[in-house]
Amino acid sequence: VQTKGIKKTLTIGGLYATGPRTTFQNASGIIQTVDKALEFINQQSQILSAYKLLVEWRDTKCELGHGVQAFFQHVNNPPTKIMLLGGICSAATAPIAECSQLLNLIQVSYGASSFYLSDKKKYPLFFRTIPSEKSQGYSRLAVLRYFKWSRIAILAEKESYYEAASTSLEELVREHNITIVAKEVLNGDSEDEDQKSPIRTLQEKDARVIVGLFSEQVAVKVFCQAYKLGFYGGKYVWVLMGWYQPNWWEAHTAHTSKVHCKPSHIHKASGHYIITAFRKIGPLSPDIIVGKDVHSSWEKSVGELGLYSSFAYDAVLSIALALNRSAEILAYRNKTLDEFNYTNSELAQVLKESLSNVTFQGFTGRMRFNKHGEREGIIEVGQMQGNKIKILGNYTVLTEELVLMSAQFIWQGGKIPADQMRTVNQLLKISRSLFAFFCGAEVLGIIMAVAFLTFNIKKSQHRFIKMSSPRMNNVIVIGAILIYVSGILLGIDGNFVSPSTEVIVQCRFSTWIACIGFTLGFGGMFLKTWRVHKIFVNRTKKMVISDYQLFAMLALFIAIDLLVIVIREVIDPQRANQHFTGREEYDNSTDTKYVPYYIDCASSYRNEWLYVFYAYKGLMLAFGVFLAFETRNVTVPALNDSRYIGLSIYNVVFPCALGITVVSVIDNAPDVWYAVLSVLVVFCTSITLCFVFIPKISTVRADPLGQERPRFVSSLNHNPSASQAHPNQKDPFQSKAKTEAGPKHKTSSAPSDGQRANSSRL
Ligand SMILES: NCCCC(=O)O
Repeated sequence: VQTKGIKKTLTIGGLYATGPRTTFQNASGIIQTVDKALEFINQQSQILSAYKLLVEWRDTKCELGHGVQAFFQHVNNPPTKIMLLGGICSAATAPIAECSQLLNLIQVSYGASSFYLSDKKKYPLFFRTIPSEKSQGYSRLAVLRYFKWSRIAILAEKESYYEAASTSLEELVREHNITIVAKEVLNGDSEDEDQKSPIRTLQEKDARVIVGLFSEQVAVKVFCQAYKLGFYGGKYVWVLMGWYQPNWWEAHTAHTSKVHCKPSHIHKASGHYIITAFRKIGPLSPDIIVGKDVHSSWEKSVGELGLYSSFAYDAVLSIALALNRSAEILAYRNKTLDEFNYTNSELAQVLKESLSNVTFQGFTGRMRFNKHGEREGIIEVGQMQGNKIKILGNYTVLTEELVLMSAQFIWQGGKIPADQMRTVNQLLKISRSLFAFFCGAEVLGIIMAVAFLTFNIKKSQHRFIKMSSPRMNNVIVIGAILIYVSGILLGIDGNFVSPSTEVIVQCRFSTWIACIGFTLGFGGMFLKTWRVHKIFVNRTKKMVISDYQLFAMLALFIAIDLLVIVIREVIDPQRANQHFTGREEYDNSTDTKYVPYYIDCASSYRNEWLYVFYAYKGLMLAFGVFLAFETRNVTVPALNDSRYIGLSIYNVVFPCALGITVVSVIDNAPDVWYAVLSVLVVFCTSITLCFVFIPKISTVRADPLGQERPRFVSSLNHNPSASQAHPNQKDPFQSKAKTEAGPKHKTSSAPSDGQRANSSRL
């Protein structure tokens, strides 16, 4: 398409920006870069040989109004621009891209990275060599996941670029089960005090990992407040934008003096923050630029040309290659590039198609646009170390691969900050000394019970003991021992065993043993009283109940216990349940939150089963109360324990009712409930045993040979005629009951031999 060495000029509408919003890139660096790229292209005989590329520049000042003005200046002033190059800020680029497509102008930006420019319906002719903010979002997510931070806060500037970034990041992290504990919006124009509340909110929410989506001007205010509120140090880590200028904390002295912070305070508060940034320089030289050391000399010049110069260079190369390809296509149609005008949609489509297919090795890496005109580049991950950002890895958007040199990250305190205070679930245990105390008391109780048992067996032939149902007394002692044992098991908790064993020992064994112990203890006591009652209560129909019958009754009681226990364990077994108390304790020195819990015996119908046990045992106690009342006037000490039964029931029911109430109210303190239940076990069991045995021991001690005749005086309320019976009066033991072998004593005040024989069985 070359016409005898005379090259036609194709003019590109260039958009750069100056002013306070472009601290990340100086305009002159972009212009110099583009000049270099044009110089290279225009020297090439293979690329656009018939054309000379030229760029005319307009300043958008990174603002919507100036951007629109720059665009109008481009299109209203000749020559016709074949494409637009730029801009660098989304705020100015977006309105231009919205209008430029209506004039069939392809726009290739080298710096506008906003999320919303990805909308291809709104911006169909918009391309960019810089990856979009969306890629940044993916890389931030990858970093968060890499460091296992699942609890973050987002602080975004009140500006459409940052708000769009914040919204997309929020959606992204939520999809990956990362909790956003706070999402705050910062008004970039507001003064000092307005920036306080977001930091306070972060403090209140205990945010540790904060993604900061704001400009460096706002960063100065944010970190000043963070410094003042002490929201900095090893516990916190910020993930910030990657385009802040070097030493940005020193570059806004007007702001810093207003907020009364020194640059060093701001630098300190931002700490070892992490950045994600577009990779500016690829590993290789561009494949369309031949020559040695191109790559290294470019690396050197990027320092002065600015961070976005590589993207600008690659944008110019992309435009040139697209124009070159389009010229070839148009040649087949007998058309040329210089025929382009703002109404020529056919040519615009050719240009768009050509640009979409451009691919080459650029300064920023492999250059190609996806079907949306977007660059899926590589995102660098770095960390502020000293006064500089050190690049420590990268994220490839296409492969979703993050490579980090994690060992080279620096963390204040030497370890990766946790995303929240370390939470330790703390198993509440019974204090060992308390356990030792009550265990000791219960062992002493068992020793006492064994002593009573020994006494009862040894003295079983003593007249007084013989008359007091020694076998039933043995049963009472065994019941008491079981209650003591259940008390010991009650203290076997996390100090000694695992929760699963604890539930077996504490919830099952202890309950079962206590249940059987209660039945043996009180059952034994009540049954022997029942025998007295049967004898004394109805003199017309005298009944003598043998020990075997009593044991059969006892077996029935135990069978009921076992039945209830087995049914419960089959249909509603107890399991260990972690019961959290709702309290929290903090240890700031170790940055740990302790959440106390205890192991609870849980089952689906726990209360219902308790009611069943209470009802059954309550009936037994009521039976005992009834018998004690009925036999209250049987004044044969050896026969009748009614007074002691009454006292025992009193000493069991009232303390237990009180204790169980206390335990159910204070269920968050194992020491308290253990102490209360242990006191009940030790007190109730010991006092009941003593009531049963101490009178017997004192009687035997007073009359070691058992020669004293027991008095047979009874007065039963059911039979007034029988009340105050005289010893010589015919008494209930003169029954037709079968006589058992036993000591026979002759005494005028004692029952007859037959009576004595019966009494010996009682
Ligand atoms: N890429 C830095 C500038 C951000 C923007 O306005 O697109």
